[in-house]
Amino acid sequence: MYQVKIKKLSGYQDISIPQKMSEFASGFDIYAGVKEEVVIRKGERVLIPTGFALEMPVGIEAQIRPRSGLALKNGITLLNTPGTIDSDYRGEVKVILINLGEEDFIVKPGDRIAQLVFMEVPQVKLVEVEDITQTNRGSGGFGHTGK
Ligand SMILES: O=c1ccn([C@H]2C[C@H](O)[C@@H](COP(=O)(O)OP(=O)(O)OP(=O)(O)O)O2)c(=O)[nH]1
Ligand SMILES: [Mg+2]
Repeated sequence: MYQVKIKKLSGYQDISIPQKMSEFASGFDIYAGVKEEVVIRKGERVLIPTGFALEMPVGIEAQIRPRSGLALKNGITLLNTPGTIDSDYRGEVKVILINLGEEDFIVKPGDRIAQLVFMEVPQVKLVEVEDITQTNRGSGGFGHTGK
């Protein structure tokens, strides 16, 4: 069990910190920190504040992922899914929503718009070399094995 610190930012006392909706949910649902309704017109993208900042242990990142219900019912997803929250980021977590649906979508204060999933990230050192080993696949990719 990792401990992640979360700070509610000033001016957002009405907005809940992210919450798990079931005991073993992967994600903590993120509440929109908008002060009033925001309309996302079809095809538009909008940066939504959340009202919190995180302090994660080194080796942990947070991902922001879409909610499938909003995706299926409204065509609402994250433009940069999964959004990456770096372990050393101390700013407000924000969510880039995009409306891929047919109709305008309204975000109301406190709506659950996305979910926060914490992941272990191995600490890696890149070692630059002249040669890398051969494999059967080689440079085949991007569907080279067929459908
Ligand atoms: O959906 C997102 C994605 C990123 N961030 C914040 C946290 C993250 O640590 C920082 C940088 O994100 P990223 O590395 O994806 O963006 P960048 O374009 O590479 O920005 P930077 O040059 O600041 O790293 O922005 C968010 O709040 N929400
Ligand atoms: Mg970056």
